[in-house]
Amino acid sequence: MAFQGSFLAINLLIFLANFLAKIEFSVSAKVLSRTISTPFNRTIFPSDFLFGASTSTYQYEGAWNEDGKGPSIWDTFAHTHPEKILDRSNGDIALDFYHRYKEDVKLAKFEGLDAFRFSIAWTRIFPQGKLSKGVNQAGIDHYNNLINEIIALGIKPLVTLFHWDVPQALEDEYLGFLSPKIVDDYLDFVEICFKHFGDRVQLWTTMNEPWIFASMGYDAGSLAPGRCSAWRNNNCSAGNSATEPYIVGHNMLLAHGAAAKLYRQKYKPIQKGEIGIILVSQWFEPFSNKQEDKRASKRALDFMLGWFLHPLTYGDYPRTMRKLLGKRLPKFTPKESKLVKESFEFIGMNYYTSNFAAHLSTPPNTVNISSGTDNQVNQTTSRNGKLIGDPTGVSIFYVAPWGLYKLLVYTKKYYKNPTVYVTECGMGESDIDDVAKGINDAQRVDFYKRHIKALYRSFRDGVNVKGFFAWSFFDNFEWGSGYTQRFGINFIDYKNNLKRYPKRSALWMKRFLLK
Ligand SMILES: N=C(Cc1ccccc1)N[C@@H]1O[C@H](CO[C@@H]2OC[C@@H](O)[C@H](O)[C@H]2O)[C@@H](O)[C@H](O)[C@H]1O
Repeated sequence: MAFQGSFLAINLLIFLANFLAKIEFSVSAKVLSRTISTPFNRTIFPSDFLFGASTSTYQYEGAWNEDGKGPSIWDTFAHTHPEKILDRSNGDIALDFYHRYKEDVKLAKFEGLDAFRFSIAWTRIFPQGKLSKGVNQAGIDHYNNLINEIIALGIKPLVTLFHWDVPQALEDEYLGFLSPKIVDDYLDFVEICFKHFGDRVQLWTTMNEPWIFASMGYDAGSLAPGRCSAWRNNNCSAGNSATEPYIVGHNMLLAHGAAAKLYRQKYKPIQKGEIGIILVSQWFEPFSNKQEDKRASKRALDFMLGWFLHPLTYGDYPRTMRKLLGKRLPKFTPKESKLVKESFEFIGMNYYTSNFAAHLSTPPNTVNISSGTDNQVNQTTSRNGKLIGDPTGVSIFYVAPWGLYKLLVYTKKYYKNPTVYVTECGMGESDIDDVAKGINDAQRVDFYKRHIKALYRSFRDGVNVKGFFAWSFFDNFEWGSGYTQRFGINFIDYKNNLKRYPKRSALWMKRFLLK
C-alpha cells in the first residue's frame, strides 16, 4: 500500500528527524531546565497519560454513499453549496479512510500513539436517521473492523458519536437539532453503538463542539445545515441567527444528557467505560486591566465555554447569558436540568487559539441580532499593534500556548476541576501542495512543544488533565476551507492518490513518546 511503498522515504525521514530532534531536544532540554528538571519527553506525565490524534467521519472517510450509508447534512450541504467551501470541494472521497483505515492505523502505531480518536457516521448505522427505518449491518461491520484494528495494535479508541453529520432524513422530517424529537432518534443511534462497540470502547464522547455546530450552522450559516437570518446575506434558505443557535444548543445538551444517562444506567455497569462531551473554547485575554475588559473576558468565556459547561456542571446557563438573552435562551425544566447536570465523567477540550476581549461600548444590536454578537465583546487578535501570538497559515488562529494553560486553569477554578482530555489542539498551513515542503513542518513541531509544555504546567498546577490529542492525524477536509488548509501531523498528497507521508511533527511526536 501507499504507506509501505514510501517506507524507504520514511526511513530517510526518520534519520533526518532523529538528527534534527537531537538538536531540538537538546535545545528543549536547555529551555526546559528552567521549568522542568528532566528531559522533555512523555515521562514528565503520568504513565497512563494518553497521547493521540483526532479524526472525524465526514473529513476523513469518503465512501459517502457506499455500503448502504445514507446522506448526512454535510453530504447535502457540500453538494448544494459548493460556494461555501473555499475550493468548492466535498467529502465524497476525502482521504478514503473508509477503505484505507488498516494502513492508517498501522501508521498511528508506527508513530507511537497511545490513542486514536474517530467519530461514527450516524447514517452508516441508520441510513434514514432512525431505528424504525432500518439498521445498516454493513455500517456496524465497518466500525467493528476499525475498532478491532485499533485494539489489535494496542491503541485505545476514543469515539465521538456525533461530529456534525446529522442524517439528512431527520433534517427533512423535523429540521434535525432544531427539534427536541432528535433526542429519541439520537438515543437509538448511540444505543446501537454502545451495544455493538462498548465491549472494546472505554472512552465515549457524545458530540463534538456544540458551540461550533450551533454558531456556524445556525447563526453564520457557513457550516451545515447552513441556516441564518436573511440579513446575513450568506445564501441561507431559512433560519434565525438570533434564536436558532440557542434552540439547537439546548437540544444538543438534552441529547447529550439522555445518552449519558442511558450509558451510565445500562452499559457502564458491565462495560466499565467513561462518557463525556467535547467542547471548544478560545482563551479570552482582557484587552486591558480595566474592570470592564476583565468582565468582557469572563462574558466571552461564558458565551463560548460556559454556554455548555455551565449547564453540564451546575444545571443552568451562565447568569450573563440569562441576563443578556432573556426569552431567546431556552429554559431547562427541573427534569431537564437534572438530566444535564453532572452528565459526564470527563470533558474533551478543543483548543486552537486565544483572542483579546474588550468591552463593547456601542449599544447592543437591536436590529440585526445574532448569537455571535450577543456577548457584547470586541474580540481582537492584536493589542496596541502587537499580535496575540505568532501567525499561522490559518488567518483566525495565532499561536498562544499560554492560552491553553489559562483556559485549563480557568476550567479547574470555575467548573469544579473536571477530568479533561485535550481532544484537539493543532495549527494549519494554507495552500501547500508540495510534499517536501509539506512534511518539513518546523512551525508545527514548535507548536506542539510549546502547547505540551503549557499542558504540563497546567497539570503541575492541579488541572486534572489525562490526555492530549493532536488535530489532526492527517491533513483532511477542513469544512469551509476544504482541502486548502493542512492540520495534519501526516501529509496527504491530494495530487497523487492520497498518498500518506509522516511530517516532521509526527516524527518529533514519535521521539517525544519514546517509541
Ligand atoms: N476549528 C474548529 C472550530 C472552527 C470550525 C470551522 C471554522 C472555524 C473554526 N473546530 C475543530 O477544529 C478543526 C479545525 O477547524 C478548522 O479551523 C480553521 C477553519 O478555517 C477551518 O475551516 C476549520 O476546518 C476541525 O477540523 C474539527 O473538525 C473541529 O472539531
